[in-house]
Amino acid sequence: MPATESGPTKPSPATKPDRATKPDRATEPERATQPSPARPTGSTADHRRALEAEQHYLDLLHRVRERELTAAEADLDRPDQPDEDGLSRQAHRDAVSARRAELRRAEQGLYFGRIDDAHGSRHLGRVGLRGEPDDFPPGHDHDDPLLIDWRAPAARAFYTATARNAQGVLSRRHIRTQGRQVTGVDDEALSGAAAGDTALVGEAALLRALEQRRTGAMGDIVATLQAEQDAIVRAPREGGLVVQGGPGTGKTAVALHRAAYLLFAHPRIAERGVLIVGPSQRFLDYIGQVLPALGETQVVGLTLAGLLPGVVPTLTDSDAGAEIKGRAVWAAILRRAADELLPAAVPVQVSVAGENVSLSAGRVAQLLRQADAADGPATLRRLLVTDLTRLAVAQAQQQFDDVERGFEDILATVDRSLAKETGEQHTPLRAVDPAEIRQQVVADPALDATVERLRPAIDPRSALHRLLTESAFLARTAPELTAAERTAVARDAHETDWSTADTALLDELAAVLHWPGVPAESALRQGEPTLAERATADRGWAYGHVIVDEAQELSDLQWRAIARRCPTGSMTMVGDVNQVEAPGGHSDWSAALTPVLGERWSRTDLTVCYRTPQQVMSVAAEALSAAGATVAPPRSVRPGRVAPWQQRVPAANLARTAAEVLERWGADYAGGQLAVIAAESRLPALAPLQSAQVSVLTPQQSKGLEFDAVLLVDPDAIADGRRGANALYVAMTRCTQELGTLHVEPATDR
Ligand SMILES: Nc1ncnc2c1ncn2[C@@H]1O[C@H](COP(=O)(O)OP(=O)(O)OP(=O)(O)O)[C@@H](O)[C@H]1O
Repeated sequence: MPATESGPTKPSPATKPDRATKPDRATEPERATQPSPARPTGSTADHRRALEAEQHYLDLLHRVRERELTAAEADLDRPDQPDEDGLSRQAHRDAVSARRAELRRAEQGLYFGRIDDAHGSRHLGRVGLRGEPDDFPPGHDHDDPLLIDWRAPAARAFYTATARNAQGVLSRRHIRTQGRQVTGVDDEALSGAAAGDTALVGEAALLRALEQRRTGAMGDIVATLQAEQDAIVRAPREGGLVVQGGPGTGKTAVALHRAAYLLFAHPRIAERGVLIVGPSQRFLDYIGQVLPALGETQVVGLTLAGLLPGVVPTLTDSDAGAEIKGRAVWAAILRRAADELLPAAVPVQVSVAGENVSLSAGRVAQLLRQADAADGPATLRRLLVTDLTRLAVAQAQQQFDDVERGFEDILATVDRSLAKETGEQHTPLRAVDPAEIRQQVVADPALDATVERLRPAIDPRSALHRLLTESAFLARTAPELTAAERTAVARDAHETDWSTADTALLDELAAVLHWPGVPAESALRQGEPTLAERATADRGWAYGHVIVDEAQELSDLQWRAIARRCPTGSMTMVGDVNQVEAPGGHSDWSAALTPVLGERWSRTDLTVCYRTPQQVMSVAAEALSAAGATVAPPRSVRPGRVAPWQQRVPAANLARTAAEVLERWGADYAGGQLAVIAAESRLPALAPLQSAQVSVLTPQQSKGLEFDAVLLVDPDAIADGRRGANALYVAMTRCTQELGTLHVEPATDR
């Protein structure tokens, strides 16, 4: 059902139920107000009245926002009172200061949506706002929020109601604003409207958003989130959720909004933060503004290359080398290597009250096995303390019993004579005190020295260097690899740098060796570190939730590294098996995830492409099906204005022709973003075309990004590469408006 612009009604600010600013409000009292649905009528006068009404409402919201902001600032400026509890004052200050930041940020795009049902109106925005009694017109319920946070349960119908399933919603309005100015409204009648064949929510607003020029930075989509996307955003946090979706189906956008929702709805996730793993730093920069704009800061963005603090890879592996290094079998290989490098068990002895207490080498070997399976030295220390204390207590008890038995009579005589001399009752010999003995064991310096001797801190970098440079060591520990495979991963003895695939090996080895890690540079900064800084600096940080984008690209070993960062398994993984390119990547979700998550994951699919126009998508889909894709490409929602075009040019003219196309596009897409995508071998000739408006990229580098227009140069060279068809599909689906292709003209014989 197409939406129409405008709407005649006055917004009705009062909303009865408490669908306010927090999730998990189970009850929703009836709203008392009469409905004033935003009916689409289409006349200019109606449109003007609708704009005026929404402007009044926006003005009211800004007044309330500013009042709360002033109050928050006054609260923060207030000096602490002498009788105040310091800790609770600090907690209060933190909460007020977070709310102040949220209110400041909401200056832009404060209010964007409204739904009307039989009870009245609900207004949606980036933050929740409650009013004072004077803010409401007479007769309206003062307990209701003036503005509902988009993440609250009460906001849900805005994203999910359709003509087919109206959920009691009569109409939906999208409100467009610039700063504090309402610039337009898009209305949709849901009740009584014929259910068309589109399942789109707020179609006019959506299409308008999609037509915007690309800025080079991703924006949020809170105003136009679609029903199938909303279901993913609000899905339960438990276990893994893999979202399979073709190019432009909003996987990245949805994953980011899910992070914002989870941080809002689950304080325990917020306490540990959310990790977002993306394919490149450029991609992380591209998405970098979305979550701060949604008010979330407890988020860490990393590439696979940056997962291990202190390691910055600069080397590039051959495809064969990267594929071998990504195999799961390295978990066993590295375990064996660590066993060779770590000291063997020896007897352990400490002294308690002058008495020696010792554990046999066999017993120490058992404790080492337990400790290695847990967290290494810390667990080893705990286990040794428990064992040694138990032994020391038993020994002391034995001695005490012997003494008591042998000297009972003598002691009784001594006690009697002492009591006579001093008039005091003598304290009899004390029984064995296990707590005191434990204290002595814990305090014995020999204990720390023993732990350090048995489990020294071995730097995984030196361990891996040794393994990959000593062929006999590798042959001993890696019988699963052929001689040729071992040669493919061998390393030059003088090499000091690492590759991205090495990072996963180092991370596995760091886990096996329980290496504490090198803090990342950010952690060395002055001042109180933020949650993100603490998490980035700590190799063993357990995140509350992990999001993986372009998840099809991860190797088995990289999945293990990700799973270690999320012991609860609460993860969202978005990707497209049709776009797999990386050596060691997966074209089957089950093969990728079952080894690390077992049965604890489920899959959902996104089926609508919001980025790529229909004409471009059908050309891309043809290329993909020729390559034998396993998953159908998505259906595009936009007709597109320019048919994809192709041109043949001699190889020597490629760069010049590309420059001419870009010059034309510079005018056609003024203020937008353009890309030239070509195989690595073509990049040197095309690199001079790079500018503030033009990116020159390989298909791999273009992953996750989008541009107004894309010029594909020499697609045959892309198709010739490893997983060439997938790379071509990625490249062809990066544009929102136009796709041009320059083929190389075959050389003619003279
Ligand atoms: N509901 C929506 N409202 C407005 N824009 C949307 C919506 N869903 C997706 N988009 C836009 O569509 C474009 C593609 O989204 P996104 O990059 O998240 O897709 P993707 O599935 O991750 O694509 P790819 O697999 O190619 O990386 C983005 O510009 C995004 O903002």
